[in-house]
Amino acid sequence: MGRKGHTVIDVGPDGVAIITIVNPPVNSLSFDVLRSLKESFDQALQRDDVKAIVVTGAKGRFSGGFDITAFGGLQETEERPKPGWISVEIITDTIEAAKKPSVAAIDGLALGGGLEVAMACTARISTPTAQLGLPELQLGIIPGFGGTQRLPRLVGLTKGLEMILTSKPVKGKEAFSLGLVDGLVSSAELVNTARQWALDILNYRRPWVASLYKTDKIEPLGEAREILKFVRDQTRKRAPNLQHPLVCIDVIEAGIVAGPRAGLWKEAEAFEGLLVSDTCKSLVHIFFAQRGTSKVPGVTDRGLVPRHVKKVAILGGGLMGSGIATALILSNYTVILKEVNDKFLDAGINRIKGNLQSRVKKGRLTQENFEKTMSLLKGALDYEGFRDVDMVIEAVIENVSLKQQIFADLEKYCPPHCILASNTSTIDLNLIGEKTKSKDRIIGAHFFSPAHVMPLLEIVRTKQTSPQVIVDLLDVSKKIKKTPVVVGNCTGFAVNRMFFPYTQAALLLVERGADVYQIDKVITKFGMPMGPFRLADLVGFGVAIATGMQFVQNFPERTYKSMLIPLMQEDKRAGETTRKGFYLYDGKRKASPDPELKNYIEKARNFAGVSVDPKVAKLQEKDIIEMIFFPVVNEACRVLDEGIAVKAADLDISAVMGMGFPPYRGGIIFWADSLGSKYIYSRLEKWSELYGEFFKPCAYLAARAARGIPLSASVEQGKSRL
Ligand SMILES: C[C@H](O)CC(=O)SCCNC(=O)CCNC(=O)[C@H](O)C(C)(C)COP(=O)(O)OP(=O)(O)OC[C@H]1O[C@@H](n2cnc3c(N)ncnc32)[C@H](O)[C@@H]1OP(=O)(O)O
Repeated sequence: MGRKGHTVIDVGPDGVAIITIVNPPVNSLSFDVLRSLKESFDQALQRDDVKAIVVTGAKGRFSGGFDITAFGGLQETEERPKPGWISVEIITDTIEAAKKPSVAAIDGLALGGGLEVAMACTARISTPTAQLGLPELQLGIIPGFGGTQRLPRLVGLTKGLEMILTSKPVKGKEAFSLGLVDGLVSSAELVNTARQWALDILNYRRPWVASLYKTDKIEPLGEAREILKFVRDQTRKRAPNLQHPLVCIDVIEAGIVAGPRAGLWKEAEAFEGLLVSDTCKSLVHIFFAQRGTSKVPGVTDRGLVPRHVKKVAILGGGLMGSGIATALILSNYTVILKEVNDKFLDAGINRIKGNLQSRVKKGRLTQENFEKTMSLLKGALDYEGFRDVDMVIEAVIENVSLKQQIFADLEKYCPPHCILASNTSTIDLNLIGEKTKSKDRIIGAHFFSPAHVMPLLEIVRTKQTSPQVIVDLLDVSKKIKKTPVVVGNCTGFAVNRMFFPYTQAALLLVERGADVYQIDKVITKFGMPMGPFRLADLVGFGVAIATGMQFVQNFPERTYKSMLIPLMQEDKRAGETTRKGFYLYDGKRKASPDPELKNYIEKARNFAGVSVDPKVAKLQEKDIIEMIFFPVVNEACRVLDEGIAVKAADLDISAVMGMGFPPYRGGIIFWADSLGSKYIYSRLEKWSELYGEFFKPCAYLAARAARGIPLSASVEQGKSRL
């Protein structure tokens, strides 16, 4: 294998050596780069013509941190470098201990290991917009090049903990006010300023500081312990399933109690352990899976260039339409919102205003930008303004004939290049476009509610959708900061279809004696934001029944037909909006169990002709989790088998971003593979004997179990071994 990146050393006539990290696209620190960094430093330290050093990154990016692609190698390899080789030997004993001053010149980003290298330098200069942070916890590890020790010493314990535990970077400007960087300059002046700064240190005109031994920002021991205790308690509450944030706090504490050098060694040891943890493997999988969703074979590998979408029209100013409009104007698209009358139009525009105002309140949007953003929005009651739009997103109620009419109208009024998208969550796109001749530009843009907040965009293509239109929508998705997944056309597409059995399995268990509230509790403990019943309340029973019907019609053999929700709906309990569903809700949306629920369950049981099964009534947590999620896995397998999703990792991202499946479990298929296809198959097979077709493992799952192949192996891999 070729070398992965290197550093370049260039010594100027002023005696300053500029060491540049070169490893596109983000100048990550591979082992090759780190080795080369050490060599360059050693060289600079030995050469008599070098008096001082500047470290920087090529092409306006300091460094995106340790090379995440190297994690896998480290997890498996026999010949790992010995602990502390990088953090003690290179970063501390070579860079920080150097007898010549070094200045980090930071542009673009200094993240993770990148910032850790910079913190070991004698000083840091940055541009005002550079991003500086330690996001390692997001990957299931802790900062491993001394960041747990140096950051708190530079910015204080409270701020250091906050930055590390939230993984959130700060901009150069804030970094300067925190003391993380020593000077701010523009990109153009960066290296020259850093050069001069290094010479000034050499000439005692500026302080020579080793961050590791700074003490002025660290709180006294007693106070520090209190802060650590508070943060530890908070972390335990916020992320009860995660170990590594607590390990991180321990490592920071060790440095404060026993000194920074001891802290460094403890960090190195903890880092090694966490690197092989399931959490780290899962989160690294999610990192790459997320970046992989926009690579679609046969579409994004054709060299197509996305067309420039400037003006977008949205039909329907309801919850979805207004959320989508909000997302678009926030990213500078000009938007026309069309409604059927003034009343609905005003309501839609007010909703959008409200969405933006809540950003202003949270300090995420200035008043000035609020006005500017709102000015991108125009209301309309007819199609006049549609003559120059580049894309339309239809977001009206789920009614086939209405949508058909709308698409026929759109074809008349919109220019021929215009993308015709529908935000339907269930209706077949072929049906929607049936009355048009524009089938190649019809596409699904399925947003999740609230559309301006949820990070996923399901892009649904039919057999006729042109690759150009898909590429265009992928580009829009990137601009509005959504993670796209491109899926095929079917009932429920990927996300809703996969997760339909989630509620169904729960209903089946409850009819056989399991407790509604225990199920929700167990599923929340597993890591979902809410259990299936709390979710049904949130979505509302009207929607739940309507989508349920779609599944009953399309997949009758495996739909569990429970009357529980319809029975409650009949009694005017329709979920959270009616303050009564599976839970009772007070004015503040707080949910509490309802003792009356058992009456409905009893009735539903009679309808279904089932009785309480003592085994189901006493299920262990593990059984509840498996009986609810294995049917989801089973459906995900069908989605893969039918080619609805391109690859398993896309379903992992769909589950995490569309349904809140815990990312630290790596997504639905990744999690399933950690348990094994054989095991899942045997469990489903057994339950299908006991409780019926609903649990019947599909052919894809069966074939993989028989061969012991992971579910994530591509369809071709699965077939070629049959
Ligand atoms: C010991 C140390 O403490 C441990 C560490 O340092 S762990 C690493 C810490 N660093 C991080 O977590 C940063 C991760 N990266 C990011 O957040 C973002 O990629 C970024 C902000 C740097 C850039 O974002 P953006 O410009 O949107 O580009 P993005 O598409 O994400 O990345 C560009 C490419 O660089 C790759 N990349 C980004 N950071 C990388 C890294 N640290 N290692 C290896 N590859 C990386 C991405 O996988 C992507 O590859 P692709 O083009 O093949 O899909």
